[in-house]
Amino acid sequence: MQQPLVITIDGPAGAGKSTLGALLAERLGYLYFDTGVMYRALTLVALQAGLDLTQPEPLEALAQQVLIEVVPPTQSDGRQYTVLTDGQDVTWAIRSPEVERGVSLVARYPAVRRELIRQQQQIGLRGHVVLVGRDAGTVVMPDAPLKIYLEASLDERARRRTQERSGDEAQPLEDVRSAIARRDSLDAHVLRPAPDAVILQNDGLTPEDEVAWIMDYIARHG
Ligand SMILES: Nc1ncnc2c1ncn2[C@@H]1O[C@H](COP(=O)(O)OP(=O)(O)OP(=O)(O)O)[C@@H](O)[C@H]1O
Ligand SMILES: Nc1ccn([C@@H]2O[C@H](COP(=O)(O)O)[C@@H](O)[C@H]2O)c(=O)n1
Repeated sequence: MQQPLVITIDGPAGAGKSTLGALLAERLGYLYFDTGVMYRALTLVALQAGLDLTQPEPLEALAQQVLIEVVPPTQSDGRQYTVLTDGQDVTWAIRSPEVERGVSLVARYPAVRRELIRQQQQIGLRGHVVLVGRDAGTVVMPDAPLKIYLEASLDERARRRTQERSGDEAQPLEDVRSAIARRDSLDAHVLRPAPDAVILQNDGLTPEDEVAWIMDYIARHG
């Protein structure tokens, strides 16, 4: 396989998509774009505006109005990128528990998805991009030459997330596990591998193992 111009990485919450996506993009010199950021940013703006997340129409209108930008990091505080909504830095705010609870509800509305997918496709069509999400390979970029579907067991995903969150953010493993399971269930409507996706189960693998595996896959399918 020639170096694919678009690589998609999909899979459930906490499977390691962002970690792998960023590492792979860096290795290839590609743009890394996490589509989940857009759903999170829209959810945050909706919560800030006091919208009821069970009512689709105002959210659909908001999706058309709000300017969501993802730009290279503007601060050295561990961020992979900076996220702006109408010019305001919301990079860390979109990771809050409130957003985490609401985002999968917002992402279920078809008109919201249509608008955000349209914007994601504009980024994907530029090429030289690793696009990460739930439907990047099935809907956003169905013609991508390399599609990866990342899987990890629920226990492993909960363990990783619990390890990641320490100090003020620490949560019991069982709570983290339930929150991930809830998101899996709400996301089930989009969560499936593309028919031509490569399925990578990563329990017991490191992100570096995965990158090596993918680079080898690209070389072997030349
Ligand atoms: N083999 C692995 N591949 C990727 N991530 C791993 C791996 N092993 C451990 N991790 C860790 O798992 C955690 C979750 O990874 P990450 O945030 O990339 O998941 P995600 O799929 O993007 O999640 P979400 O959909 O919730 O944004 C991170 O702390 C990451 O360092
Ligand atoms: N292509 C996508 C990406 C994300 N979502 C929804 O957003 C939530 C947050 O995504 P993260 O990857 O940042 O965890 C996710 O749980 C989905 O509800 C989506 O629908 N499609």
